Amino acid sequence: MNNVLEVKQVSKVYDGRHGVHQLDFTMERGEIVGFLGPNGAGKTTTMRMITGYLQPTTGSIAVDGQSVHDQGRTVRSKIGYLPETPPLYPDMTVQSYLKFVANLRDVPAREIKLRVSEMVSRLGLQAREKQLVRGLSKGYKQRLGLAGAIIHKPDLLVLDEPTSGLDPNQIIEIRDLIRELGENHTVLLSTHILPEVSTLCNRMLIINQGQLVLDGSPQHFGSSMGDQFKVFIEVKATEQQLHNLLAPWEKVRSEVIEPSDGKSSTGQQETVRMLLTGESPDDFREELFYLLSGAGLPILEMRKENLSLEQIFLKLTTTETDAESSDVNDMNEESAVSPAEEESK
Ligand SMILES: Nc1ncnc2c1ncn2[C@@H]1O[C@H](COP(=O)(O)OP(=O)(O)OP(=O)(O)O)[C@@H](O)[C@H]1O
Repeated sequence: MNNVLEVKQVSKVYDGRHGVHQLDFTMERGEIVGFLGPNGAGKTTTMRMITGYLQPTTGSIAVDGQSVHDQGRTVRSKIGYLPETPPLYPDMTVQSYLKFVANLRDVPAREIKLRVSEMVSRLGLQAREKQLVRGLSKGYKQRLGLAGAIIHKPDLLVLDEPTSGLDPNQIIEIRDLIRELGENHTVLLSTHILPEVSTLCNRMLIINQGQLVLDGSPQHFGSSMGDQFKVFIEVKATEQQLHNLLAPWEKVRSEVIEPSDGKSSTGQQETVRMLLTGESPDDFREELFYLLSGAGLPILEMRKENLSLEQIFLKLTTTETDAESSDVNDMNEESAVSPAEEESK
């Protein structure tokens, strides 16, 4: 069995209301899983139950096959937890804080010194070892929180919104660190930021109103969740030729997205760029290929249009009435950062 985490039919009831309802998922060794959901969806509740800080009302959770409830102490030694606000002590130095956490997490006394210096260099804290925690920037506090979360070499790392409140540069640094940590740990990471999931995670779980509404890879869902199949094409043809060919095709609607102006970007002949939308999710690319090639119209480009993560998220977590609410905008407020991040890669 290669499951690091097993969450079985877990519910948490607060004051007669479900904070989390019949949650069921497993995580395999080596996965980096993004845990997404709007405010109040149940992310923190789930993470607190996994880490043993909160007791499920019903259901069971096991880490490496051991019950969080029955073997709490053993299981906690297998988990590294970074809560949204790491519990740092402002009057300790970086070094003394790490020693303190190492003791707390039962790192053998003879290994503590080495483990602390390992964490200091791994998390880039060298220049700040003797500094008081209160004087650290938010980004360095987060590094220190991460160092404390992995100092006992846990199998499973649970990170609650690790980049929340950081500035764009700090976000990039912390993400790089998480990516590195993901090479040796299994990571469950909650976030409000959708691009974070596509850059860091190979799987995402979306939770809404306490229930799991999606489990799979971000890429896979982008391509399979649409109600309609959409294809972008660029064809060497005139608009009139394409209209004559495509207008009778009842199951596909076509729309020119860059009207031909009689000139060509590539050569002598005109090219037309179109978006074709099928009335169902069925793939019509092969039919389209034969239709165009049969008419002697060369396809310069053909590409399936995927749903963006934002569209998936909206689809799964909003109802008709609140579809225009701004939650998803909050989730993208960091998108201005993405180009910088791209550049920095
Ligand atoms: N201690 C508590 N007592 C009562 N209700 C609670 C408590 N903690 C959480 N809840 C409720 O349980 C639900 C899930 O909350 P939770 O904090 O787990 O959501 P979340 O997804 O982490 O949200 P956020 O993104 O805002 O942190 C919410 O409706 C919340 O109001």
